[in-house]
Amino acid sequence: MSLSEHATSAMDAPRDTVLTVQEASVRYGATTVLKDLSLSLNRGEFVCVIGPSGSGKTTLLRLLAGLLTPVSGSVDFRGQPHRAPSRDIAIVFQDYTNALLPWRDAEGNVSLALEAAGVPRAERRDQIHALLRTVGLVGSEGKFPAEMSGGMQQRLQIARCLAQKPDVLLMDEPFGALDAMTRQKLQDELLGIVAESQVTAFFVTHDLEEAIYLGDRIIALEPNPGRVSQIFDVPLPKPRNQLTTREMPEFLRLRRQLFDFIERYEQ
Ligand SMILES: Nc1ncnc2c1ncn2[C@@H]1O[C@H](COP(=O)(O)OP(=O)(O)OP(=O)(O)O)[C@@H](O)[C@H]1O
Repeated sequence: MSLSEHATSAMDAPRDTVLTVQEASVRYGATTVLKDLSLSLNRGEFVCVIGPSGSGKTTLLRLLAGLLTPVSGSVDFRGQPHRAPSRDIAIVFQDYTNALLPWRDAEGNVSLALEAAGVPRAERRDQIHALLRTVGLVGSEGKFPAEMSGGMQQRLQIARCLAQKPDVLLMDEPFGALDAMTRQKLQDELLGIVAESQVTAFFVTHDLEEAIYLGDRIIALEPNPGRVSQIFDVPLPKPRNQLTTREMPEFLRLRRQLFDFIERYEQ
């Protein structure tokens, strides 16, 4: 699908569209960081965002989170103007250390989100255990963040976000600080979670292969000012496999296209 067709579909707002950005511009002081950006995210879709440093990836995520207001254009969430953070949109940060409460164990960290949602105490325990099972943390319920590896802490942060039962999961380089093996394991777990929960995933990454492996679509931002340069559809079959998917001709073709795109900005 071409960029113009995507822009059109954002304007038409099909029924399963969860978040729609229309011609939005964002400024920090006198600097325009995002300009006339249009984008739509559909229910259950996995959208990755790539682009050179400073192209506005995090700013776009903050706009979708309702943490920023555009100076022009609009953002709609489930068909309504989106002007403030919502419990139905959860954010997973790269820096899991600061995202977790160090004085609460794994159970306690997940419980926090359930407490905030008003889930009665009697129901919390079962939900906490189900969430910890989903992210592969059975047996670590009583561990404190400082007693967990980076991968485990990031799993816990994801569990806490899932406890909100969000419609949208915004992720800002969530696996950037993890080693390669842990990263691949978490990529597969995340794909499983998104497929099962039908949450809409929006995933910022510097890792072009990660974007292809995870995404249904990849949005490439270009800088000065930040705007959508290209949208790549990823027609790779699911479930994906760390070995076979990465060897597919389509994967390699997209990899080449994304590297060619990013190389333009790396002189
Ligand atoms: N709070 C802020 N005040 C002023 N300028 C900002 C602020 N946050 C970001 N910027 C600027 O906005 C532009 C886009 O920043 P942003 O962090 O969204 O880019 P990015 O693509 O996520 O970058 P990176 O890949 O390096 O994380 C950059 O030029 C940055 O310097």
